[in-house]
Amino acid sequence: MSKQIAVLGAGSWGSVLANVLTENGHHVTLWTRSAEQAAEMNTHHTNQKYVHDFEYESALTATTEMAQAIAGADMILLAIPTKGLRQVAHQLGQLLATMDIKPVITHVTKGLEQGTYKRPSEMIAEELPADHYQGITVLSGPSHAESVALHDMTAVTIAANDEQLAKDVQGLFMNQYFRAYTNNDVVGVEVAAALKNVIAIGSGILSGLGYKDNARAALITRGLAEIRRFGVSFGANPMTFIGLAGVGDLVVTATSQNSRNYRCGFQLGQGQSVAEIEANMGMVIEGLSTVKVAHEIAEKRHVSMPITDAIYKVVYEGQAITEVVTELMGREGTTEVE
Ligand SMILES: NC(=O)C1=CN([C@@H]2O[C@H](COP(=O)(O)OP(=O)(O)OC[C@H]3O[C@@H](n4cnc5c(N)ncnc54)[C@H](OP(=O)(O)O)[C@@H]3O)[C@@H](O)[C@H]2O)C=CC1
Ligand SMILES: O=C(CO)COP(=O)(O)O
Repeated sequence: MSKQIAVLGAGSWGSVLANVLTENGHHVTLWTRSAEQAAEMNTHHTNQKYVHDFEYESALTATTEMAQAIAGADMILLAIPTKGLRQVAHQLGQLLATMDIKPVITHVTKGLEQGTYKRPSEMIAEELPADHYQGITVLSGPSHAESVALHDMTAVTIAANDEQLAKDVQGLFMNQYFRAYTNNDVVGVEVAAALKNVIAIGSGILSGLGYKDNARAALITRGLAEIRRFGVSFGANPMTFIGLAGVGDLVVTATSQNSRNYRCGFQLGQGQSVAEIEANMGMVIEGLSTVKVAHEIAEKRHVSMPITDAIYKVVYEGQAITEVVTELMGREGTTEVE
């Protein structure tokens, strides 16, 4: 059945997911803070700043008025990077409190909040009035926007504490090229989503330095081990980390030129500075801030995360990459399976 959906955030992922939902026959309104971007979408059905040379469904409309976007919404999809999420959720919360709707909230944010160490669903829950939405679901997994736009076969996870809510959202997204599974481990899915970006930066660094397949496979495997350790320390289900939100997303992000985090790492490995890379990317590189949060949390909770710590030293302490790699490989021998 056709639903009314608002997508908040018209970057690469928000705009492409809005297109998937429109293709699936839903009435979708995309909210952006940029009047030019809204006009471009409504007139030319393009979003050149974020997704080049792609024509969106003509039925997809955009607006800069959030109240207009969410009017009558059955689902509101938040597609905002971690840094802006609380602000947008706050704005949404104020509107929801005055409107006669009770939508499902879904988010796709892959990060952890600086300072508070909160996961995206926790930030959203803090900003929305409790009785004005049905619940929060998380869409995650190996899914580059550029590939989804081209209808590459894609499988994602929809996580929620409430199984029926996850099933409802699953039904909105499923089609011939986009397959969604449900998962009740919100903590595991959000932790995996945030931390894979850090390991993807590490994978890019190794490629930028000229390391090959063995190095990448070792980094991905040991990176997954520390992501799992981190997640399990928060009560996550270890099985989540061998699923789509875990190993699936880690593989796609740590091996693809489509990944902003991998590309950032590659350029670091080639000698560029973080400031230069961020200035040229024009899109969010979530792993750069997540590495700081993850490093701080791991230190407080005594979770061993040698790869994350190494990337932290490169990004925040300016330590020479080659020195960091030598330190990582020179650690005392240990067992693989804990
Ligand atoms: N791109 C992808 O393939 C995937 C991305 N994700 C995750 O989805 C989230 C969004 O990423 P993505 O779409 O790629 O990011 P982009 O950098 O492509 O776009 C970010 C969007 O968020 C908007 N935005 C940022 N801050 C604010 C704010 N304070 N208020 C209003 N709008 C804001 C930007 O608006 P403006 O243009 O005005 O700055 C822009 O529309 C990230 O957490 C990312 O990790 C998850 C899976 C796949
Ligand atoms: O999360 C993603 C793919 O699943 C996107 O990764 P990047 O942000 O590194 O491009």
